[in-house]
Amino acid sequence: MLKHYICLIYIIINIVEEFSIKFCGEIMELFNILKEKIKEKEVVTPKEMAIIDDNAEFLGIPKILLMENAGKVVYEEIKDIEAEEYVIFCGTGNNGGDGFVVARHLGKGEVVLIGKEGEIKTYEARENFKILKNLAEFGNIKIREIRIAEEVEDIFERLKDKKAVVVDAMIGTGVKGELREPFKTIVNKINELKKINKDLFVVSVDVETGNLESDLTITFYKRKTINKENAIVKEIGIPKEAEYVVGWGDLKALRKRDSRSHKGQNGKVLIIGGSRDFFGAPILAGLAASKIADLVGILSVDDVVDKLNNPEFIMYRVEGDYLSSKHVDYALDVAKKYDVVVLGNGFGVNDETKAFVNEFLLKYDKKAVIDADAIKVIDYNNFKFSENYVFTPHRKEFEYMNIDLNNIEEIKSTIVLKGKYDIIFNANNVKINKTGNAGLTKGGTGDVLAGLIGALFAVNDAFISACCGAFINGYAGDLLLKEKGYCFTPLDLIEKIPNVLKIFE
Ligand SMILES: NC(=O)C1=CN([C@@H]2O[C@H](COP(=O)(O)OP(=O)(O)OC[C@H]3O[C@@H](n4cnc5c(N)ncnc54)[C@H](O)[C@@H]3O)[C@@H](O)[C@H]2O)[C@@H](O)CC1
Ligand SMILES: [K+]
Repeated sequence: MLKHYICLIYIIINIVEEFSIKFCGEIMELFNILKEKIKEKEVVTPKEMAIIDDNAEFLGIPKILLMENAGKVVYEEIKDIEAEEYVIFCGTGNNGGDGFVVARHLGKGEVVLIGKEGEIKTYEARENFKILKNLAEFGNIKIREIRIAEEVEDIFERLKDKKAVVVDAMIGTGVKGELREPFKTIVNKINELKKINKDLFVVSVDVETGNLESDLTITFYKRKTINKENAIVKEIGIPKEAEYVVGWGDLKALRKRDSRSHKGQNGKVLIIGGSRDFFGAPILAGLAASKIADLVGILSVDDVVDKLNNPEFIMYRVEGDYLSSKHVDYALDVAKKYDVVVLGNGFGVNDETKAFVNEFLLKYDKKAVIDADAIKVIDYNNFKFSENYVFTPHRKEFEYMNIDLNNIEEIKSTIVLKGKYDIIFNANNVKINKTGNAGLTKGGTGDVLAGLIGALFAVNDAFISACCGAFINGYAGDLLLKEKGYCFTPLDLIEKIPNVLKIFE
């Protein structure tokens, strides 16, 4: 008997898998349509490039390989330049790492590390510095570690009247704020040198450091917003998928929790949800949000408020069985105290909730995550898809939204279409998230996702919050699948959120 029972379960799981593979086929079709409709970015910000770099690694491409390729393509560009001297200025980040690789391929010249070896930030840069030190003992590569610009006065003297190549591997996409010393003085010195020595050729790696007047910049994969006109783009082995797949690079780009912050600075989330029929949904969303946000409020009807005596939440009660028009003003007033509202979990679908959602959104002008029943009751005719909204539909809700993919530029809101793969898109971006498994189709996991995205959205922008929410939710589900098989609950999922954040912090 048991045997038959087990094989029956096996057959059912196969059917689900079969269906989901078929459905996933349609997901990939939709994904490809979106990739066509949403113009690919020609130019990326340094922050976007850092996410692409990290997600290339998430897809299995080691950074040290990319660094090797980067150094090689820069070397290829300068190897035929006639020069008596080569000076490679290197920072302590991966831009400097590229410089070490350039020096190795050149096989000659002076490497000036601006900082101490112990301050080199990453494994891949450290490894390349070690190789240089091994070579420096025997070959004609010289290495110098400096703290202040005066230590390279002799080099600037020498370069006054020499045919020379200067490589700027000081700072790349990791630049933050105004250029600090000693980089500032070094950049000014090189710019002055260029004025008196016409035989000085300055090459910047990836990005010009500060206002360095490089003769040539070789930038990797895509032009950066901060590149100068004369930058040329070179491939270094980063696949396009690194720009389309959600990975740990997105998580690394989230606003970091500020340890010195006081209550509320790390996000305040108001869950507006629940009804006489469903009281669990807003609680799941609230519990998920409270794993990340400082302050979580729940605005709901009597039944939910009476059932909930959880000290973690600030409760706001409205009379009645469902949210309705008469509650809109009060909800708008409470929402003023929060960064983001999560709307719809457990609302129920009826005229009352329909009236509440449409009237509330008409007057509410801040951030909102719109989930579940709220998605189902919005009147989408001439609906303004504000950039302040993140929608989290599953397939049927997505169909109900009836998004016109031919007018994708109108869709300023971010949409998370949940499925075997989640597709996250808006007018300017599209990404696909592969974390997660069939265990996540249970009721309640959508409420967890909505609360999670709400907490991230409180202090980050919509698209990265949606991508990271989908990734974290799915990854938590994957950890649970390993531990418990498919039988994990939404509460298990919520408890796993901190573990996922810890893995990728
Ligand atoms: N991440 C990757 O996968 C790859 C990165 N590559 C290179 O790595 C670079 C990015 O490396 P990182 O993210 O490590 O950062 P960077 O090496 O661009 O810069 C970070 C370093 O510069 C310092 N710095 C930042 N802003 C400064 C300022 N305003 N004044 C003074 N110092 C400042 C930082 O303290 C840090 O030491 C890219 O531009 C590219 O050249 C390449 O190796 C290709 C692969
Ligand atoms: K540079």
